[in-house]
Amino acid sequence: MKILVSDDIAQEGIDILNQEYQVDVKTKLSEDELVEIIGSYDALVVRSATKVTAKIMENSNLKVIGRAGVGVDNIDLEAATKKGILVVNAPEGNTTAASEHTIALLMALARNIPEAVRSLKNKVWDRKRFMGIELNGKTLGVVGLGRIGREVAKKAIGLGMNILAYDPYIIKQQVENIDIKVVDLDSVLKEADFITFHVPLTKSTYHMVGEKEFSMMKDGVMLINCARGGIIDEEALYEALKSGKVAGCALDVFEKEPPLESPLLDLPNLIATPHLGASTQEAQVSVAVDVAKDVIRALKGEMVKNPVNMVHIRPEEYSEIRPFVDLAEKMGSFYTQLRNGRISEVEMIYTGKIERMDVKMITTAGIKGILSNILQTPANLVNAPFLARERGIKIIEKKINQEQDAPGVVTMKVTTDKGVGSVTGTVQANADERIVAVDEYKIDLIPRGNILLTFHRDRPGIVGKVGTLLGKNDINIAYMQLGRKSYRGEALMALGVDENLPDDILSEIRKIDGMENAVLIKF
Ligand SMILES: NC(=O)c1ccc[n+]([C@@H]2O[C@H](COP(=O)([O-])OP(=O)(O)OC[C@H]3O[C@@H](n4cnc5c(N)ncnc54)[C@H](O)[C@@H]3O)[C@@H](O)[C@H]2O)c1
Ligand SMILES: O=C(O)CC[C@@H](O)C(=O)O
Repeated sequence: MKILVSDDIAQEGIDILNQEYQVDVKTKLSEDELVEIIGSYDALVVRSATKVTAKIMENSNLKVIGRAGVGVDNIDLEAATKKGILVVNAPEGNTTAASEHTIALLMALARNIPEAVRSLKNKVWDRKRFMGIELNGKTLGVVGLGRIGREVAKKAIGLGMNILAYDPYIIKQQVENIDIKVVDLDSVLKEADFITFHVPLTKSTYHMVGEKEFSMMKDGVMLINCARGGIIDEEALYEALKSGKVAGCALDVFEKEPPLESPLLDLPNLIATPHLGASTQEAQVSVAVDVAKDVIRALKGEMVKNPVNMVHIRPEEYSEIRPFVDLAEKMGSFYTQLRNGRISEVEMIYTGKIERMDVKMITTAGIKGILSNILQTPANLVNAPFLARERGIKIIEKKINQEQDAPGVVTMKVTTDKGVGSVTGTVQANADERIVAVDEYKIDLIPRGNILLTFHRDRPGIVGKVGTLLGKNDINIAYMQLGRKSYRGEALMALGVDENLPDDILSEIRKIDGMENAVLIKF
């Protein structure tokens, strides 16, 4: 396995990667240069400088892209997901650094520090021009109450500020121990003396502050954006700073980085740093180490800690869920080897102890199993929901409440243009996977090796004829299971066979009188 590191990350992260795999560090590559070399790598590790485009991913064999930091707006997530490339990030390591930088910018704004420094270095002793304002008692608007927003709020409370915050997605418990008032965006805009932004750049946050929002703000408001360029409309900001409506603004991030052509840089009431929010030694070591560990986990097929485009399971739950993930994938594969038809819906029904867990990954594994037999594109836990959606397959998850310790049972009900069928499985002690029903037939199959399934009429002689045919062709039967709907009615037989079953023998089995269908399932 080979890993390409295409931005500067801390050596501590590279050392971790190097202990397991070959690592090449090649920075400042153009898109075309990356396209040219990416084919020989299994993993790519970036910070924010490398733009990981669909073109770069298109002909790559990448299994994972690691982002040493929080924001993944430099990675085309849709293209990665479509291609089944797992994206992981390191969201925790730079929270302190970014929140401290925000507070530094807040103070620099309030006390005119950059301009005062510049003036004195130009040998001018001007104390009148740089009269500041105090933070104590002022209102800070915090837009986005995630990791960094909350940390900024706590630090600002320590400075005696009152906090008004806006985050429509916040969970109450996350902020109940912080002395802040959560309000709507308009209230933040109208009432705050300072406003700081800590949201990701998304369709809903792009230009969330423009001409209209500036007009709602207090005269002389001060703004800080240490999150992402594009959240504040830079043209409107230029006008608001020029007119004095906004007395001062501190930007660490810009719509286009580096912003060397931006007229904003010429304004004296604009403070700017070159995307330094995460640039502390501590944060850089932390994010590089975190992302390196996750990239290795991904390459080894282990559960990662910080997936961006795949469902996340807490490590404590993963060991319990894992056997069901494997089982569901086999059930999906079992189903599409057994039946065909245009699938319109897959319903995953959970009962017993599994019902109390986060089953999203099990559902995704079931879909992966289903798609693995019908699509050219290899399905995995990253792209399976996307591929299913693309094919118009509706996925339903249902949990049925049962007594506390009933064994976990998963039923996969598949609707196609040819009807509805199902397969049911469970996991016994020691992670022993079993398929326990196909449609209404109760069976007990270990999903392993080759299994011959026959659908036939329950009548004397059929089982013997199949056995004789297999014996004549030197095919050993490992075990046999029988199920029937009624006496002499429709029946199912499952035979575990030790050898492969050639197509001509399968055709002969299908010709046996009373036989409706015979299918070889391979695991
Ligand atoms: N300047 C830097 O170097 C630097 C360093 C680290 C992080 N960042 C950036 O800081 C931002 C915050 O990072 P984080 O780690 O706190 O992320 P986070 O995911 O923990 O928090 C983001 C918060 O924004 C909220 N949010 C999303 N859409 C919103 C909307 N439309 N309106 C209001 N709130 C909304 C979410 O509910 C969430 O609580 C990100 O943009 C990240 O890329 C910048
Ligand atoms: O890599 C950096 O220095 C910036 C990282 C920061 O913007 C982030 O989103 O984590």
